[in-house]
Amino acid sequence: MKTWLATSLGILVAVATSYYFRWTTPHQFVRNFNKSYDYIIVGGGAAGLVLANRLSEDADVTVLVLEAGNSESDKPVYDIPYNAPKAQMTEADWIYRTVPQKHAHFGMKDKVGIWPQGKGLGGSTLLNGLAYVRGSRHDYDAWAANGCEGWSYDEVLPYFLKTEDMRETDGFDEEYHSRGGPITISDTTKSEVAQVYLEAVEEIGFKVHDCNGNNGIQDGVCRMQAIVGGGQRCNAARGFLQPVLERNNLHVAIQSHVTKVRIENKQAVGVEFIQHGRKKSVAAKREVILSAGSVGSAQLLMLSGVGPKDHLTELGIPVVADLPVGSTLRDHMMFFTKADIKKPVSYTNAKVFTPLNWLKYYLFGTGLMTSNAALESQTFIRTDPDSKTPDIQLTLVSTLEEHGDSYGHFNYRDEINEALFQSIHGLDAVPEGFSIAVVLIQPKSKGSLRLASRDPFDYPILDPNYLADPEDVKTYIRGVRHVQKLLKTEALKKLGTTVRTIDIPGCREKIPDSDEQWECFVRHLATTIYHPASTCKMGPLSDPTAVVDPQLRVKGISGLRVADCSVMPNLTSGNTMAPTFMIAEKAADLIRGKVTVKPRGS
Ligand SMILES: Cc1cc2nc3c(=O)[nH]c(=O)nc-3n(C[C@H](O)[C@H](O)[C@H](O)COP(=O)(O)OP(=O)(O)OC[C@H]3O[C@@H](n4cnc5c(N)ncnc54)[C@H](O)[C@@H]3O)c2cc1C
Repeated sequence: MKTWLATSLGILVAVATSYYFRWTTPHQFVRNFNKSYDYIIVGGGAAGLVLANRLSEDADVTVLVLEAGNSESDKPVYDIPYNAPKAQMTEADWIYRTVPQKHAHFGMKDKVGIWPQGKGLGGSTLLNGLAYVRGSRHDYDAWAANGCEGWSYDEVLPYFLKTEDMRETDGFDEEYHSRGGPITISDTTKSEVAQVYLEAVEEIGFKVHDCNGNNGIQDGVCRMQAIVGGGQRCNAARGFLQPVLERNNLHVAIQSHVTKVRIENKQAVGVEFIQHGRKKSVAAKREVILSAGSVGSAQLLMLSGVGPKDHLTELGIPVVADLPVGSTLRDHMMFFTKADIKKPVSYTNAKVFTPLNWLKYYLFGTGLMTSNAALESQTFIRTDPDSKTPDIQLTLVSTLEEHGDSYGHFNYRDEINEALFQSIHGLDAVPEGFSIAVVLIQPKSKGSLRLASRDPFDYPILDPNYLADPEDVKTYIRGVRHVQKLLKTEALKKLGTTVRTIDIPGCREKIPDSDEQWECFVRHLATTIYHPASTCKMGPLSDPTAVVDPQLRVKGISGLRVADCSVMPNLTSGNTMAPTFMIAEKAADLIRGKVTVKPRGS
């Protein structure tokens, strides 16, 4: 009776607050457009909404955002940080697929990987893992050294700070954080697993520090910083759009799929799009800015005649500019190692989704549901001593149930699923334990994105070409050996830790624990960690692999920029959301022709 009452109360509060938390109503989105706008932003994702906010600060310009998806703000269930994996494979996800992989995905059906990417206002920040990671000083210094003037670590750091509203006071490198920006960042580390894990990493010689501080030197282990404010996901729409949606000079349209940038005499003059089944077009007085993500921006450029000449000609698309769009696709991969623990201190759904935790979440923004999917710590290591920067990131996931919500998304073959997850899902009592995601952060393998057809609604051909470079596998194996050391520490013994062995068809005949067997596991099981980048690479005009210049202008076309994750010259060391916010903050200054941040040290 008591449980029933508590559950009913929890549900009542949940329903009431879900209406309270809605911050948009359908009439706030435009269906009748001006003939022209100063700036047209294509894509209302992480980058697009930063630009919408910053460009519309100037009251004398008009700004339009066109987003293909919906306003997802009426689905507060996805704002629960613990629910992050549940938002995948929903209406808020494009659900792309890779082509069959030659060197990886041996455990997936037809060797095809599923690629979630966010669709709707907020883009991938609607469904991402919320981890806030900036990358290393070396990443940006290398961009600058390779001709991207203005993009060194010291020059971009103020733009990271501009986005941020750091809510914590302890354990952070204060000098490298700021308060008052649109995106709230909190420490979401909660479980005893995480506390002990930090000790374990220290035991093998790494220091606990703030991986987003320390002058951009990441090496070491840190607690999880996540885009969580008041216990809720602070997606890009909540942080950047909600506070400015009433501005008269800002129009935002949803369900508006842009099909082409209109380019006349090498000048972008507007866009065509389909809204609610009707073809429409608007003109740009100043610029069109593509922020449609690493897939969308590259696809749109090619549909508009900007791309590799041979490919466009083959599809009958008139070539406006012959540029290597989609030719340098890169992505990070993750591979899970797992351990069971005797002490019942990890997350399980039964412990997280209790009536009390629902109440705590909705009433106070506290409790276990505010953990971002049990992602609790990041470790950055150099497995290659000659590397200038970490090459492996270890993400602690303090549960064995993470696949309960997302294992179907990995597209593993049935017999692989059975071998990996039966012990979790076939038992009544879910085992206690944790996973460590080994992430390859400096992949050498490079893939491509190409159009499947001239139809803008056809998904492009996505070939990340994972693990094509044998060096990537070697790095992976060194990363796994590092985890093995970690799992043997005295600290982790306190939890009664035992390593879970992998036993999957296809790798059973290899010598147990040999490098050959680990290679087999990695080639079967490693999957995307959802960071496609570099499809519209930034570089100096002299760089034949670059699509945009360091001002993010598409080479040879005026009035057209790309500002999102796709412009990264190389993947940053870690998750890509924070760097994308930074890119868009800086892009806004480049477009407005003013510097809104104080240089470092001034
Ligand atoms: C499942 C998942 C988990 C992730 N976890 C993390 C994490 O924990 N931490 C982290 O740092 N990063 C994470 N990322 C990556 C991070 O979210 C992205 O790098 C970042 O959001 C990229 O921003 P963007 O602006 O380039 O693209 P997006 O945020 O994806 O936005 C692109 C927008 O453009 C829209 N669009 C596309 N085509 C068109 C078109 N033709 N017309 C109109 N609109 C269009 C899309 O619908 C989308 O809203 C994750 C990503 C995913 C998918």
